Amino acid sequence: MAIAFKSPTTSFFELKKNNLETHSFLRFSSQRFATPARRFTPMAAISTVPTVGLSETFTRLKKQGKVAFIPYITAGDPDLSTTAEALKVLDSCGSDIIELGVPYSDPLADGPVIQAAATRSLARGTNYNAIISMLKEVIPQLSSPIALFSYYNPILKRGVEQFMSTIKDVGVHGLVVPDVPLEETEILRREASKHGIELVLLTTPTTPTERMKAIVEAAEGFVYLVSSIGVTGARASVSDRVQTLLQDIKAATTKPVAVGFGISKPEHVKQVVGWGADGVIVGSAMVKLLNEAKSPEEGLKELEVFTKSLIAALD
Ligand SMILES: O=P(O)(O)OC[C@@H](O)[C@@H](O)c1c[nH]c2ccccc12
Repeated sequence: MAIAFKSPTTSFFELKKNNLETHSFLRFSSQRFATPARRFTPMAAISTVPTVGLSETFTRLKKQGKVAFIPYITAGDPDLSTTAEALKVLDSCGSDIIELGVPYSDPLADGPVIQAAATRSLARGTNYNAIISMLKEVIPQLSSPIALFSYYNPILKRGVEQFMSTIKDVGVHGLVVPDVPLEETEILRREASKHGIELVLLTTPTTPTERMKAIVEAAEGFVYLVSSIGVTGARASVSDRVQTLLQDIKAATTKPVAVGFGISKPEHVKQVVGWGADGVIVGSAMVKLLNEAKSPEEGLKELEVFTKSLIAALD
């Protein structure tokens, strides 16, 4: 039953589930306009601001000497209208890119928190079309770009071209697909680039150097550095190996590098920023908070406070 998100290969990592071994990796993107203070942009001011993609977001932040804050939530948990509100809250708090997960029945790279979120969401009847309709309405109200996160199967089911064209039409900027080995990303990359979608790729602590170089070469938007072996989920501390991994990646590319997996506290954020990351990704801690709140309204309030505390740790 144990799933070890072991190492990346391609824009990816190796996953082991029972005896099943899957290569995976992925990623996404987007951007938003800087306000002088960047954080805590009033929502009313946001809707008229054109959203830009992931790479451009990082370019802007770099010029400002800032690090990107990238929260992840699962679509449809607890329900899609709360997801819509959560996207607005994350945006107005000053997130720079938002990663939105499409729920899937066999999320191999996910730990218990995100797996359970996907199960709840699917049990409620969340489906791709409903997520797309929600995004069509909400994305114009956001200044941060959306990077959609999806396992490969839901993409294949729609057809890669159709999928890219639909997500582009509703304003998605980036895509993270964790279970496609680099060698098999050709079609995804071609269709993504045809539709102006940035395909984020992942590298892990066990990715061999030559493979890491191939991944960073192909990555768009940013390089996703998975901080530790295993699956998603909050951890007590962030491995200090991340510092060396960041140095190795930065020796191979000038593309921005965002670190995710296990980051759940302001101290973790400070540590990763101190090691030179260009972005910090926080998923399970956000998902857990929304799920454990007494009501969706309460969850949104807690999400705001938590997000602000993590963003404050970036400076
Ligand atoms: O949940 P964490 O440990 O904070 O990690 C980020 C993560 O949630 C998000 O990027 C993500 C969700 N599911 C994934 C699967 C693979 C890689 C990354 C992800």
